[in-house]
Amino acid sequence: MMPDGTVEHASGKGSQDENFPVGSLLIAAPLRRHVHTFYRFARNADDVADATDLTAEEKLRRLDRMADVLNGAEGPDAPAAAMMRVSLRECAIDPIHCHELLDAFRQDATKTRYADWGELMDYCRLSAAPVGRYLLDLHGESRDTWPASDALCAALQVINHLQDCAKDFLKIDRVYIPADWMAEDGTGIEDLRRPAATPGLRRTLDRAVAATRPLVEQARRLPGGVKDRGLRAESAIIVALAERLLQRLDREDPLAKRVKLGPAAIAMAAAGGIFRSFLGGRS
Ligand SMILES: CC(C)=CCC/C(C)=C/CC/C(C)=C/COP(=O)(O)OP(=O)(O)O
Repeated sequence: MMPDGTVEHASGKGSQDENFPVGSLLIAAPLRRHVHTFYRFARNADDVADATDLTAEEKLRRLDRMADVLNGAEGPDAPAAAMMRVSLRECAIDPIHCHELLDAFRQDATKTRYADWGELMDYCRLSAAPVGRYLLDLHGESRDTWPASDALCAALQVINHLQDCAKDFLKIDRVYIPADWMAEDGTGIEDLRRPAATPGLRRTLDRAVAATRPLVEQARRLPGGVKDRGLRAESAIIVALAERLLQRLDREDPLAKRVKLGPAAIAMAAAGGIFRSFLGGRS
């Protein structure tokens, strides 16, 4: 347990450390606190899964406890899950998205290697797609938007894995890069310790970038299907950010330096996203 008696874990990482602005001003004011509640729930569960001072068994116990509280158990030791339950009930949203996230974090607690792209996509279905689906449900959007949203979220998750590939291996011994690609490209996880990508690892990174492009392509359909103006603009901005980050990962080496967007690139992506969302929007 944490010193304050809770099973949840807080790394101190805040929404400002995220690539993507899930709680932004574009979200309608009455919904913003629910997005923050969701963010805090997900962040706490993620921090349990990534903790370096807990055994896998203890992580699973805590995540199970968060699930129980989400299902209605008394939850003084899991306040983020307790708040999430109240928020979901208030908004009449299916708790499945939160349970799927907990499944992803349970997987993180026990699975440290990914055999192929299919395994990675299955992981993204649990770790990333529920974020988009939750936001869409919160705004009362049609479930027809889910395929494009799932593709966007999977792309964002893979981008995040590529940005953090060295850190994830060195800090938490987790490698999301498909092992079959690394073997075929004549590289291996030990190459993630190097200060720069070897030619073999670069080939694998190139494959991952290439496999992510069609996901971003599919995600371009999302804004046009979203009725809420703010969420439509937000999703268009996020698609634009994903496109730019993918371009960066194509050219830059995530082992040599953190591949991220500067303020100018973010502003350009935001402007382009908003512009496109108004061109393609319906309301
Ligand atoms: C409908 C709609 C707008 C959908 C988009 C929803 C969205 C922002 C999904 C994010 C998915 C995800 C796990 C990304 C990693 O983020 P990160 O790089 O910030 O992760 P980290 O901080 O945990 O490393």
